[in-house]
Amino acid sequence: MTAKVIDGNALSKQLRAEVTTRAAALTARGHQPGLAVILVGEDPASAVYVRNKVKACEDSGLLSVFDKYEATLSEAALLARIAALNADPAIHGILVQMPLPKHIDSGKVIEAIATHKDVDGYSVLSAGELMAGLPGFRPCTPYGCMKLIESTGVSLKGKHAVVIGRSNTVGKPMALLLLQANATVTVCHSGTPDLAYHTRQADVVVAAVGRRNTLTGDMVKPGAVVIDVGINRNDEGKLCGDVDFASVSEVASHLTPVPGGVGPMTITMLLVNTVEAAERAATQADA
Ligand SMILES: Nc1nc2c(c(=O)[nH]1)N[C@@H](CN(C=O)c1ccc(C(=O)N[C@@H](CCC(=O)O)C(=O)O)cc1)CN2
Repeated sequence: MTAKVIDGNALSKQLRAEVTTRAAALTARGHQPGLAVILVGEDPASAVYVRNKVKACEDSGLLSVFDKYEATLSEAALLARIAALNADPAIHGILVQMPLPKHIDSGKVIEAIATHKDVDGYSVLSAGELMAGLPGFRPCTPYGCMKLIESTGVSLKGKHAVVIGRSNTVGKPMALLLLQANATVTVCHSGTPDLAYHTRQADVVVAAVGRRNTLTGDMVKPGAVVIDVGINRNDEGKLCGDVDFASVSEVASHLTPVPGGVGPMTITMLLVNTVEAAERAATQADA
């Protein structure tokens, strides 16, 4: 079997066209969606992601406000800026690019963002809403993974999904989203003694550990759907995921590439969440 490659760029293009239409409708009603993007420090990868987020906003007709700060910015100054953005009616979503410099408590910063503007879905309240199945903002990467799985046409109902990784931003919310879609979910992590035992039983595997070659072809059930969240570099410095693409593509039915899989979807779901936030605000304002 040679797996079908799930094209995150193509799916993103489709979803961003829908975002553009929704944004235009809001703008026509006097409610242009607005996203504030905050970058602190000089991390080169973060600079690329943030640039791509700002460009994606512009391409889809969203207002973007980009604040770039030196790595020496104080936590108090960042919290004050977030308070101002919370109060700004032109801003519907606030995103603080992670990671932050070590002297800033990222938990404190995330919790400072108003829940109705938490388009990253990172706050404790957003996590609680997801846990309870309430409407709220889903973290962009796992939300994008769900859209990628949905695009294969493979139903999750009654399927066994294995998530590798238990981070608050990807692994845990991913498991909850899969549960909501009626999959039976196993979460594996660095303390799981026999990872392959679990992944060999999985109809769907989501790999989100940040270590290349975590999942190889011999660890995958024939016909499984495999989603690769990892962003790593190989020995030649080339971008690669957590999945050994060559061997897994011989066994899986569908597989996401790195680059071109989950990454672009992370940015797309940020736009989706921002437009959703603006629609909610517009409904309230017009009531
Ligand atoms: N506040 C946030 N911080 C971070 C998030 C996040 O969702 N919110 N996620 C990651 C980084 N990230 C978005 O910010 C992100 C990572 C990767 C990509 C992407 O498009 N990757 C491309 C390859 C890009 C390259 O060539 O380097 C791909 O996979 O095709 C987008 C967004 C951590 N921080």
